[in-house]
Amino acid sequence: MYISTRGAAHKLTAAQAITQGIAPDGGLFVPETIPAIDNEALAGFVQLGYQERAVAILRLFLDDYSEKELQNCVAGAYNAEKFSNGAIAPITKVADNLFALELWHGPTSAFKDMALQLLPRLMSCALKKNGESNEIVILVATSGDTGKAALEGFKDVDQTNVMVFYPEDGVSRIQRLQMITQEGSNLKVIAVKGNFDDAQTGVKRIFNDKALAIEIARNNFKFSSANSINWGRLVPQIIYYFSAYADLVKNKDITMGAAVNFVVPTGNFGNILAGYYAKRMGLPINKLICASNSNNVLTDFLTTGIYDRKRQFYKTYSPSMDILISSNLERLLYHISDNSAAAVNQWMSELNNMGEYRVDEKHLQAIKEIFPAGYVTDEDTAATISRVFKEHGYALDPHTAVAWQVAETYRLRSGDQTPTIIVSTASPFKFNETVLSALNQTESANITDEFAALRHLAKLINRPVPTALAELEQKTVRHTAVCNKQDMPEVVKQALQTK
Ligand SMILES: N[C@@H](CCOP(=O)(O)O)C(=O)O
Repeated sequence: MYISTRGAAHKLTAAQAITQGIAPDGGLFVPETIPAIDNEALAGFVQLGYQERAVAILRLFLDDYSEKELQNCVAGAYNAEKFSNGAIAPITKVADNLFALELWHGPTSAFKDMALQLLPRLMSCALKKNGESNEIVILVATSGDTGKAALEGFKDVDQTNVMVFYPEDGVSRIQRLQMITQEGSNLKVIAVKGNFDDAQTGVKRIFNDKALAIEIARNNFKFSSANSINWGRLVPQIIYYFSAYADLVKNKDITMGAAVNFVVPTGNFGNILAGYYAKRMGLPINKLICASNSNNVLTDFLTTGIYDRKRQFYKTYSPSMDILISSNLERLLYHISDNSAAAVNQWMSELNNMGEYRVDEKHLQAIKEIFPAGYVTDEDTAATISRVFKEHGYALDPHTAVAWQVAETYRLRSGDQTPTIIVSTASPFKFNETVLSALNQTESANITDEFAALRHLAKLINRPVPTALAELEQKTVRHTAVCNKQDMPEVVKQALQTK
């Protein structure tokens, strides 16, 4: 069963928690108990493919779904039509004891596909199970990747409508193009005059607006989320931690039972939190290293215990991580405080009212034990892209470059030589401008526009341009709406009235 981190909501089944998205008390749903995986089951993963590994993890959390339902959802999500690499989430050895877990072979070239190809299927199944007759209105705040992946995953899915809010000037050119050209009869994309935090706060306000919920219910609509605040977004992300481990054993890079580190570039703390659940379940993870850009609110929190969002917001080369309010930290705080909803309420109310909170020394030590952290400036991000390409012939996107640099700094500082997996969250093509400039390629006469840039990068790094990105050149722009952050509720209301 699923309970809220704030303690005041009813217990729900997984299907109910997935449909609701966020708890009515403003908290996030978490599993009442975290299931364990024994060594034998883990050893069994080595011979399994990604789909079977996925079902094995999902059945532990989604125990109200039948085996057949899970198999169907997984088969529809992770297949050769959707993913350009047969392994789905392949792992590449880039240097000694250093591996990249490539999560960007899906339809939108970012790790969000790993969850957002599955969530719509879990959601549709949940709607049937719950006998839900309302249309679900999925509100999404995005700093670039979640939005496109949600649009692609939910496009034309029955009984669902998606509204994506992105920061007008806060995403890469390709990310923007991907969203504004999106086809599908149930989708809306709106640029917000503000940053990602404004969009996310706006969406959360709408979720907590009881009067609005009643108003839309009259027309048979109900809100939900496709951000990682929804448990159905988070649980699929646990799978790839197990899968990566099993692949390292299979390739004889480690022996079964050996510890590994993961380095995760993260802004909303969802990706790294999925790794935390994997660790709690029994996956031999030594450290989960949290990598940030100059919006280093997480680095500061994980090293000092003070979460202070009252700071300058930077637009960086890694825009998907340009975030100062990390939603999923709430789930970590709940687990670290031995499931204390009272403590979480206190911290979250301080964050809302004062813009900061501080955890005590005991909690800080528990957090530090698992989560070393570091951050990287844009200058160093570009230098890392360049250096890694020169030394290893491997092209990193800026988010993965942040993780790479944090991994190297951590190794030097700590002397920890545990085999390390860098969670590679996006294809370099999605951020071609930054990557080409880091590789000193922007002067080339051939680079006349975005698509020439994609082709130039393809030649340079010897990889094909992902088909869906190349096809953007022929697409029509369909979404041009822009709104002020305070007008988001009105935009939602109007969109639902015209349906
Ligand atoms: N980095 C994200 C921001 C939203 O995070 P999510 O994991 O909660 O969906 C993005 O690219 O949109």
